[in-house]
Amino acid sequence: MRPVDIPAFASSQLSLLSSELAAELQETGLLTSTHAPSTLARAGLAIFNLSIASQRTGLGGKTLLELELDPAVAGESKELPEHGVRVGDIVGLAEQPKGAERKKERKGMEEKGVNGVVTKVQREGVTVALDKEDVDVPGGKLWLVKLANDVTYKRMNQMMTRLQRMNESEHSSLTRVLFGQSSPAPVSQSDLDKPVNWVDPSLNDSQKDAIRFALASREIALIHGPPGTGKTHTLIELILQLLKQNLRLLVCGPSNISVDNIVERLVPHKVPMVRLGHPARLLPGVLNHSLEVLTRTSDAAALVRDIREEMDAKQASIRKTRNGRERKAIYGEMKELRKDYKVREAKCVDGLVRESKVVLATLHGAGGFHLKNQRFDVVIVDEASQALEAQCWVPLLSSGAEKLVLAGDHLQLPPTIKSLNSKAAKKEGKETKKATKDDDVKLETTLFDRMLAMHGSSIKRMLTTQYRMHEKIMAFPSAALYENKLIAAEAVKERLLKDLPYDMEETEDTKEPLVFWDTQGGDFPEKTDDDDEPKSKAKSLGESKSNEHEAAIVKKHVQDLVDAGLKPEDIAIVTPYNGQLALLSQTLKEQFPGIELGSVDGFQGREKEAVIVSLVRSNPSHEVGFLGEKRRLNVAMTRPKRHLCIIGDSETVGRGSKFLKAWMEFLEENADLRYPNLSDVLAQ
Ligand SMILES: Nc1ncnc2c1ncn2[C@@H]1O[C@H](COP(=O)(O)OP(=O)(O)OP(=O)(O)O)[C@@H](O)[C@H]1O
Repeated sequence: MRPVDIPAFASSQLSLLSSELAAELQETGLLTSTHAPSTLARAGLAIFNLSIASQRTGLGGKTLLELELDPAVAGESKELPEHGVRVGDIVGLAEQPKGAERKKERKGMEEKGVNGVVTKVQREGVTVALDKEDVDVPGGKLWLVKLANDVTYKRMNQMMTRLQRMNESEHSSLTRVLFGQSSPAPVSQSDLDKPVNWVDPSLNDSQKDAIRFALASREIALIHGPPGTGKTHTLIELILQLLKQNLRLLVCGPSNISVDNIVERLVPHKVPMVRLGHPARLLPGVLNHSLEVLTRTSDAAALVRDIREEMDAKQASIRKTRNGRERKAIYGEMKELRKDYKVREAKCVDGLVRESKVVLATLHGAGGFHLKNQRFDVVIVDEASQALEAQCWVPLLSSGAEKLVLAGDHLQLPPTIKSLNSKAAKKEGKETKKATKDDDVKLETTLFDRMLAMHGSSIKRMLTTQYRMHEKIMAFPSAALYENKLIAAEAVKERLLKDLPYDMEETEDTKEPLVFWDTQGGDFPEKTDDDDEPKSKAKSLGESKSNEHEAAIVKKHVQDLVDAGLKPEDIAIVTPYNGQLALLSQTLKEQFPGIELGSVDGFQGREKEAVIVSLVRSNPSHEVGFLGEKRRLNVAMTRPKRHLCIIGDSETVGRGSKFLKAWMEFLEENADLRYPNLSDVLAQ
């Protein structure tokens, strides 16, 4: 074990984070400053024709604007056009450019616009929490544009700078273990054998082992959860057992949904817990535990409530006032109220957090002011292989915890790295090999990966029974990636589409868990999106691969499944290429409402009864690009429960890597093989 120099590690992280931020700024910054507003809207990065539906005060005294389509343009459907604005995005909001202006480069957003964070996205509206207090909210018809987000970077930078500047004497024993300056304390057999009074006795043996191990470890434990093996299920029991030992826990995940998933499952156990984070980003089922909701509803919150109401009333009056002097006066009063509000709110919040034995937040959210001066015994991170290491240091440094449990699967996709992908886009897949050649500090190396490489598998326990896939679907990933250790639970191992609890016909598809449409022979060539068009600005937004003939097979297969009785909402189509996704969405969404289409990356963590994977690549030079990443294919092939249909060219794909060759061979031997006839497919 080679100890890591902590300040050097932190400085490498800082410089990697700054190039990552630069890549992100280049991507989004380039889009927003050089593209015309109408181009941005077409790319889903801007929304036009909005107006303010309501305005109120949120946590921290922030102004929340609810935006909807302006009634003058909304027509019957009040739905917003398709867009890519998501909760957590940083956006600018300004008065809309008129007619021809929209086709020119954008102006006005910098001078007159206000910035904020999206806190809610619905079909008919978007809510934005404004960054600055007392800003003049723009009036009339508005447009909103997505801006580069540097908030999470700022927090990661803060943490890495703290780590860089710490004296050795300030390093906790956990920190020393995490940098290989000491070894984790060995876990004794007697500790592992200690009797545990299980809250859920139906846990399987590998789950119980993992919990025993995590309870017995002094500094660090990794819980490796391959797809569908009940990783979160296991964490819930672990949390309940740690609480029995009277320990205080900070539980985090990289995304809001990963955290909410845990809160929802803890609710029935009546755990004294609080969930940090803006309620608009939380699932409805966890709202009763949201810190903000509690600051509104608990007894201690009455004082805060009064003042919030007063502020909301003032805010409403600002919107009605056209007179500049009057507005100024109201802003003055608001400022005073806000000061008072913040003091009362901080007191209330501090009390609520202090009473909680379990605090839950996103990794980033664990760095907020609410946790200042709060101490925890254990940090638990779910979906840890989806998080940057610097993100994991946010709860580690803000909690003072001496023990860390990471749950994840390093064989599924790691967090997206833009500074890597921008090169990758050009080099189509060779990036991964290149990036892992030497063992310097890298952004894509997660804390989970690094711990495994540093301390070996003795700090890890793997969950082995999976509750999702038919055993034939599970067989290849188990053999190729999980040392053949996966076992399909009795309830799922032979489940087929024809056994679904609704009216299903038995057909060659519904009684078959694994289908492979092999398009070899060159009749199903891929296409680069701008192959036959000059490169325009708009095109460069989404350059990607597609395969029209493969899309036709997807359509045929979906039609056959639906004809057999399968509901479109039980079908998902995944593909690694955005170009293919766009092509498929056009054709399929209208014809099969409810069907889900997504990129492989966007589908991680999800499951469906039937999944169709379109591999796209088919070319004489056998280039496989993105498919060279086996973690991406692992995610694609482990989403289905009862039926997996792969569509691809075995000749091209099979030459891409050892893993791909083995997969194609496996499919040829084990799947229901089909060779499409081009004229039949096109006649569809
Ligand atoms: N011991 C068990 N007995 C029966 N069912 C179980 C058991 N453990 C987990 N499951 C079921 O397996 C499914 C997957 O569990 P869970 O959502 O916890 O998995 P996960 O590993 O977090 O998911 P992912 O694969 O997305 O990471 C759930 O439906 C859960 O109820």
